Amino acid sequence: MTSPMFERIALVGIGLIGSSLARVIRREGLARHIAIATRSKSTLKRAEELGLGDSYTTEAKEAVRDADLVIVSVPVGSSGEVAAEIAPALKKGAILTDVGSTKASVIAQMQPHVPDGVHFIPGHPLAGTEKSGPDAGFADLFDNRWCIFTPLPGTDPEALEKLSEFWRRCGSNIDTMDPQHHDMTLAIVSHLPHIIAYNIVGTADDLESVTKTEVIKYSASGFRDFTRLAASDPTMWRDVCLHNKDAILEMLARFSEDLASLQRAIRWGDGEKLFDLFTRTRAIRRSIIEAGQDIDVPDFGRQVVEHPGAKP
Ligand SMILES: NC(=O)C1=CN([C@@H]2O[C@H](COP(=O)(O)OP(=O)(O)OC[C@H]3O[C@@H](n4cnc5c(N)ncnc54)[C@H](O)[C@@H]3O)[C@@H](O)[C@H]2O)C=CC1
Ligand SMILES: O=C(O)C(=O)Cc1ccc(O)cc1
Repeated sequence: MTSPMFERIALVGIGLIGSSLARVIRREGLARHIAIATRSKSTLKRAEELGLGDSYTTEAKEAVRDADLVIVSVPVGSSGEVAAEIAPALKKGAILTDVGSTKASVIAQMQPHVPDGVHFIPGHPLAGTEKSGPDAGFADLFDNRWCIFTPLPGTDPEALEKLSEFWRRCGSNIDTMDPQHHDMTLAIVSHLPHIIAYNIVGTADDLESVTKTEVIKYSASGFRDFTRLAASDPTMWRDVCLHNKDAILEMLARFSEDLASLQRAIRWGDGEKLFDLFTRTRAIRRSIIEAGQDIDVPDFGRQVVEHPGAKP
């Protein structure tokens, strides 16, 4: 067996993402020791029952002591308090990273606490589901998905390469970009779809009770797709909305304008406009399929669609 990439990896937060990491780290032999920390005793107990790590603690600073790689996988609004808690215990030369869905805010919260000699490299695996908690994770989650880094100026290239290699061995493809670009891009491809889903399901929920029963009974697959996204973790998505506020508001403004224009086309019977838009959007779907990126996460179980040759 090849020697592990890291002697000790500390996972702070052991929900969907942390537990998926624990599973793939174990499967690929990427660490000699997996130290798990989470705030809630019941979550920690469950992680232990599942055998996700080698040591378990509710004290994040205990887990990160002597760790060569520390991965923070908590809701983005908790990044700052976690960084403050672990900072004094971080080893010189350690790599500190995160998996948060927003980047500028996470950097602003964490960076002030990072001691000299620790390599802080913010990251975001574009892989997930609507589920949360340690039972929801699975080792294949990151397979053929992007992991984006938003390195800070002056980042040690060796540390960046080591972290990139770690994520490649977890199955991911790597990209780097600046945090503002990340937040704007993710606002449209990830954050808005979730907000729209929460909104449409909320609208259905506000309907009169007879209609609401029918919404559930006759829910067509389009509506059901929205309910999957709208079942995503409320804490996580509250934090995403609050911590990527500017980019989300910018995208929502554009979205609302376009929706108003669509509404107008329907009102005035402008079939040509509707047909042109629907033709344009259909082409986007085709491009996604051609790029091998249509990894569907249908409700009621996962079905990963394989695309031969999809890796770049
Ligand atoms: N769920 C998804 O599909 C994806 C989530 N992300 C990001 O990953 C991060 C984690 O998300 P999930 O694993 O889905 O959430 P989750 O809700 O499944 O797990 C969160 C974990 O953090 C722990 N936690 C919360 N506050 C803490 C604190 N102050 N100290 C220590 N532990 C704390 C919880 O006990 C739990 O173990 C979030 O920042 C999210 O934006 C990134 C990609 C995909
Ligand atoms: O469940 C889905 O469809 C997702 O889009 C999962 C997801 C949620 C948040 C992220 O930052 C990245 C991926």
